[in-house]
Amino acid sequence: MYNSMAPRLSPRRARKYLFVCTLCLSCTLLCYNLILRSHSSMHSRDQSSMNSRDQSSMQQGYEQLSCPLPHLIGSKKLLQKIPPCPHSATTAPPSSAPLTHTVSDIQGKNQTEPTQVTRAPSKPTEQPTSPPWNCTATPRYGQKRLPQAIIVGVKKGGTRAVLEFIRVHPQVRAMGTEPHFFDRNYERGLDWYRNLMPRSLDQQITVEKTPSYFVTRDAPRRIAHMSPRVKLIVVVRNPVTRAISDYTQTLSKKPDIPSFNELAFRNRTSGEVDTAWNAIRIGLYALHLQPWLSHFPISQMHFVSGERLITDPAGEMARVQDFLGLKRLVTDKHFYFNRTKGFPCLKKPGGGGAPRCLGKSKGRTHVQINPEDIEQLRDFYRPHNIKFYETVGQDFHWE
Ligand SMILES: Nc1ncnc2c1ncn2[C@@H]1O[C@H](COP(=O)(O)OS(=O)(=O)O)[C@@H](OP(=O)(O)O)[C@H]1O
Repeated sequence: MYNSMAPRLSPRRARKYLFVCTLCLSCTLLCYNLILRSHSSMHSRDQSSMNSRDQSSMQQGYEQLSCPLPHLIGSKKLLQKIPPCPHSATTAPPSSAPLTHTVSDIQGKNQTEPTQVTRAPSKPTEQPTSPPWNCTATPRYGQKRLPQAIIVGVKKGGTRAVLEFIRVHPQVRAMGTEPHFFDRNYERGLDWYRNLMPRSLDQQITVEKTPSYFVTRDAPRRIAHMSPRVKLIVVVRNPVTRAISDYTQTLSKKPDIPSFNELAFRNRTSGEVDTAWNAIRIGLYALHLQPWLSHFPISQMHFVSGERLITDPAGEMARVQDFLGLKRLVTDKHFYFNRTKGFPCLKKPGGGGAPRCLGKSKGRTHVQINPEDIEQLRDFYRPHNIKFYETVGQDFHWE
């Protein structure tokens, strides 16, 4: 009786109702899923910032970190390659604009000025050899700023060590790669450059290093145009050792290049030095310094001794911190001498863990050079070095 009174659905209509019901149910489930996911990711973000706060309070000298402390980052060696800090914004955005590239090293021989060639767009070069201890500091806060300090040179002087040591300071945010903005990428514009920088808080300073700036003719003017008050750091090293280091690096990439003395001397008998070879030319510090002094007062430049950086890293870094107007928080407590490496390395804050030394390309065994050639090069550089000491008011004792 009841069945006969009930409205009858045609099979087609029933299928239609079934389809609509299933669709509604799916939509409801999807919405729930989305809500739950966003809730859990917010929760995990809160969790990580809480961890960092707890750790920061435990670590003397790191009170200002709002992120996990270095020893929490992982057990990988500090100065070996690890994926870059995700918040450091060190990757270049894609661009179709052609770039100029400075031909250096062996290709620079017989050229008085570095040659400019057009090439495909490039990313900033050289991955940091270390994960910065404060690389996760202020990951989502602060803003990207143009650097207030730049390590402008010199190639093979010890620039990587200075950058890695100074970025231990909680008030320093550093770009790990070399942006090469003022030499190769200038036409990309300041916004491109700023965008590469890590975020920083108001009380932090942003630092980058590109050693080729020191020998780039246009770099001083361009940097002064960006900011006439920017602080400049130059890491200098005995130009003879620097040249051998430079040659050793080139040889490791191109084993077929001529010998060091074939490249260094125009005439072996007369001992005439080939200043067109970049490895030699970069060491003429007094010469390269002149254009900088047309744009910056010498007080705005700080010269780090590459030699003392190895024998007394804490002393050299104390002077760097003073120059940058920072409290001396990077001290001898941060360094230890690694006998296997033969260089000072960074201790992990809090102690323990794996050694944190610069990568294999820093502190390489140099190729053997004939002592007579070395003597001739010393004689060649002597007057240039003296001029450099007089200009900067510092004796680096490169004898
Ligand atoms: N702590 C520590 N560990 C390892 N290496 C150190 C350190 N401090 C200074 N140095 C010296 O840095 C030299 C490399 O200089 P740069 O970093 O300026 O090189 S580069 O221009 O960025 O390629 C590198 O040169 P080579 O010894 O010729 O490899 C080192 O002598």
